[in-house]
Amino acid sequence: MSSSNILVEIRDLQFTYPGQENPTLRIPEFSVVRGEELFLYGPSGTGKTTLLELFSGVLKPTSGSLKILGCDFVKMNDAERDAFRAEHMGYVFQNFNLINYLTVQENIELPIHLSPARRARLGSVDTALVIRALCGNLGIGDLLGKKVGELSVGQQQRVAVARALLGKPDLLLADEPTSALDTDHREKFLKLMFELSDLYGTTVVFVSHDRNIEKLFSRSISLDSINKVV
Ligand SMILES: Nc1ncnc2c1ncn2[C@@H]1O[C@H](COP(=O)(O)OP(=O)(O)OP(=O)(O)O)[C@@H](O)[C@H]1O
Repeated sequence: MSSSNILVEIRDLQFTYPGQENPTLRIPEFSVVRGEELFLYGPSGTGKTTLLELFSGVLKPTSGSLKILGCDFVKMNDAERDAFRAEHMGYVFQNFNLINYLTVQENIELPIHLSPARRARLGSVDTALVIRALCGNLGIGDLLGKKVGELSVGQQQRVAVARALLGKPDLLLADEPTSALDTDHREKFLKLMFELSDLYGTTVVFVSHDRNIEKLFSRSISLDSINKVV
């Protein structure tokens, strides 16, 4: 496999929360391949969210190396990691992190206000048109002017995905965003998300403890199999 196919590369990574004696994660080697839809599973409390927060640069490895798009996160300062995240990543969390008093349109626009580089990825196309097309694909095209606080959980989830994918990020990080949905809606939602991530060339890393959905992903791996803490 050529190294240009690798989007995320971990070597000898260790992460210990401040004040803790033992590391939560010790991963000798792990890669995420460009374009894959990776399902990472494990029981509650094993470090899935911690790993996503390392991928997003919210947390910094205690030691070792974590490269994304060839850039070593460990060597960046906080401002550089924040800028890199805003430009290259989208994320959907369990509680969606949407702002209830803003409209759907305003919530989706947030990442491009935070990152001029992300705005530039949209090119010369009018942002409102891009958002309308994206939301049309996600079946929420008629909700753009509504306040997010007035939407159902399933609708909010689609808004979170639209926000995460606006500007075609390289990496979409998802932390159990389907846990509130029934099986049918979960599968429909994931298929829709993959259609768009395929279209945009966005790599997906999705963590969950619910293995019922793993068959929908291009690769599935247990965190325990790569995390060597004892
Ligand atoms: N800020 C923190 N300080 C100290 N320990 C923490 C902190 N956040 C998480 N932990 C601990 O790190 C371990 C991994 O937590 P993490 O949230 O990454 O697990 P998880 O696999 O995502 O769990 P869940 O499936 O319940 O979301 C847990 O033992 C947790 O208690």
